[in-house]
Amino acid sequence: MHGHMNRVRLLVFNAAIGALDYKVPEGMTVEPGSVVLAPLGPRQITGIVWDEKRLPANDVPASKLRALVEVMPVPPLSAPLRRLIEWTADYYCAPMSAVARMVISSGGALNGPATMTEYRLSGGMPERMTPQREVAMEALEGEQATIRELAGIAGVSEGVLRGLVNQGVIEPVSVAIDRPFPPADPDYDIPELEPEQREVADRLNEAVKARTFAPFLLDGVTGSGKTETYFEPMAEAVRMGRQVLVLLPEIALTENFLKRFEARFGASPVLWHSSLKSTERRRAWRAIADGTAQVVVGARSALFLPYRNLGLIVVDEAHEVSFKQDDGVRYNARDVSVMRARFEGFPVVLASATPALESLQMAESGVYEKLDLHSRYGGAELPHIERIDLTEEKPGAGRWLAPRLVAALEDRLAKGEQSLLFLNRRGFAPLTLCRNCGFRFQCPNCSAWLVEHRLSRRLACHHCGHETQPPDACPECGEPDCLVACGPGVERIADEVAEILPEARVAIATSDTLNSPERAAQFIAEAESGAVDIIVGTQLVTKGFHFPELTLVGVVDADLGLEGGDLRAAERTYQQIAQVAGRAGRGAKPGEVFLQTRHPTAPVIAALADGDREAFYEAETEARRMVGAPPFGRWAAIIISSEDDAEAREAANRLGASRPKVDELMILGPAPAPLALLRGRYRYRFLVNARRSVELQRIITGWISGQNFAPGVRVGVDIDPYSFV
Ligand SMILES: Nc1ncnc2c1ncn2[C@@H]1O[C@H](COP(=O)(O)OP(=O)(O)OP(=O)(O)O)[C@@H](O)[C@H]1O
Ligand SMILES: [Zn+2]
Repeated sequence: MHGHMNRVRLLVFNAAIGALDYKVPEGMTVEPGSVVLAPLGPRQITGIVWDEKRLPANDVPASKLRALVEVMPVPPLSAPLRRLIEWTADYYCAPMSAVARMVISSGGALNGPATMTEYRLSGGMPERMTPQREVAMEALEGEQATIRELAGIAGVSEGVLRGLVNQGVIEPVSVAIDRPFPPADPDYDIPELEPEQREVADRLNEAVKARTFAPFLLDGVTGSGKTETYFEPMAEAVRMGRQVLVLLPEIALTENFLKRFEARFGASPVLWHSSLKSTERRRAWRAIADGTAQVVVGARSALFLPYRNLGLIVVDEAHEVSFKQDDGVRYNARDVSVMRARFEGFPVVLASATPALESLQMAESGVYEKLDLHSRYGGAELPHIERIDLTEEKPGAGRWLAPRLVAALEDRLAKGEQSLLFLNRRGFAPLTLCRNCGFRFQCPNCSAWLVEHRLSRRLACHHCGHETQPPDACPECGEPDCLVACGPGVERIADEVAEILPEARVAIATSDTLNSPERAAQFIAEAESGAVDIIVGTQLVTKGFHFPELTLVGVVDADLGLEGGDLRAAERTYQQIAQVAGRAGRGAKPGEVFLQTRHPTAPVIAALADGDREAFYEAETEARRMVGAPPFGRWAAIIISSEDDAEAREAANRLGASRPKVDELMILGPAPAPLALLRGRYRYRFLVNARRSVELQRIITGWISGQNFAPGVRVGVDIDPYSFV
């Protein structure tokens, strides 16, 4: 189709360099999408052969071109994937090279198959037996691993094992790093679906078989069995020999999902997330690229991998904010999933009990097909939600839980049932101040208060990670023992529970306490076994947990999310509370939910208490329509930052002075960003609001690229922002 290409254009992974042309040496074959090594000055760089017409570059005469060094032993990126890279770069105003780097996200994988050396017992005996050697040989029966791992298993030093290697008692074996993943069996254990689930699964199976683009919104109440239902089209895709991608919002906490996957498919899926070791990463990348990874379960970054043969994407908890990346390429994996499905021609399923308004709107306008699961699996009832008006039912002095909620906790404890208290604040207290002089502990790098973490005895900034030990005296006035904690975090609520119900077994569930898959698994196992009476947790516990004995949920501060006042505050509050409420009563016993609030008649709170989702979405849709917010209009944020405040301000003002004047496009700012100082950088912000008809990205790109910023100035563009700090 292409004939022999003797001149190629490369997309290289450095936005500052731009595209470069090269000569293809005699005997080398490349095609668009090939990943190649090319000389640049004294160095060699990796690049992707790109379609010339789609990537402008300086015109260099053929005689001046240098020759490519080699083609990397990986499949070329397909045309639809190249289109996706272009689309993502255009849509999110990001450099194509930055998007491409998310595709080539394992440097090691490019070098082709590799082996590593492992060791095992050879069956021979040492010339001289020592107690340590005896211990080691006994422990290593049937084991094969690296020397370091074997030393760990046997509990002896690596030196002891090296001695045994020298004597031929332990022998080296060469193993492929890229050994295949165990196959998923689509027919391993097919569940009996309820009629409603069956109908949805059949529709999705049909779409998988059709091999064409089809976007679905799977809207199912909490506990309706969305997972069991979308497992069916996944199985169908696997039967057809096609790959499946499941995106989850929080991959480190997916124990429950993995267990269910294994029960259904008889093997683990291929995992992809940021904490993979580099060998795991290259193994997964290569299996994804050669098509042998059948089912990949990953965080948002798994979306850009070079699947050879993708046939279905499922985005679970599709409303979750964590699908939006807030640095680098600021993309939304939910939306890019739909684009990928469109470019490659397969179905995509967005699953949620509380879909984003944008998604519902797409369903309403007929772009997405909506599939509903109206009732909980196994006849469980949705929980009953009640408000506690904190202005009338006051918690005791220095307390945060109202008497009615405390009574309910006591009641569940007496019955041996579980309760969950939800407060979206890590640590003990969000602010610490001096009673004597009013000094407040603030982060030196950010305009944010330091949060007290009493369990780990530190004051921490949740934005930059800065930490100090709480001092004994006020650093300002020197008064000893005068520091007071203001407001509650989960640790403080746990303390209060321990005071009121000393016999209760309390577990705190936050990203601080469940900071690894092992710890998360341990927490889930304990909660499932009934070793925990009361869980106190942040938004982490709203996601996907299924504890049948949990019958009470208390939302400690239902108003918290509304305080920030950003564009999606009401929607986020609704989603979070509906999700956490959805953890109650998933088994045989009915669930009860209390919302502590100072604004019981606020529309969000009222809609939650009345179980009237329609009312909430209707009001929210109207409010968005009025202000031209998504999905009716679009927002973009532009952040100008520098370590030097004057430099940042000057750059922002200059940009402001050259603002484009376009109909149906409004530019607010520059103004200091809500987090005016973040990680040591001063920040100024523009907010751009436009009608859908306006070519927002083209205007912003043109506006910014016309400027010459000082080297210390950074400009970040965020299209459809989720974070308004
Ligand atoms: N057809 C089925 N057969 C057996 N068990 C099922 C079936 N459908 C659902 N379940 C079980 O019901 C429980 C709830 O299902 P699941 O967690 O998938 O709900 P969900 O819709 O994802 O809820 P949420 O949105 O609240 O996370 C799980 O324990 C699941 O294993
Ligand atoms: Zn900070």
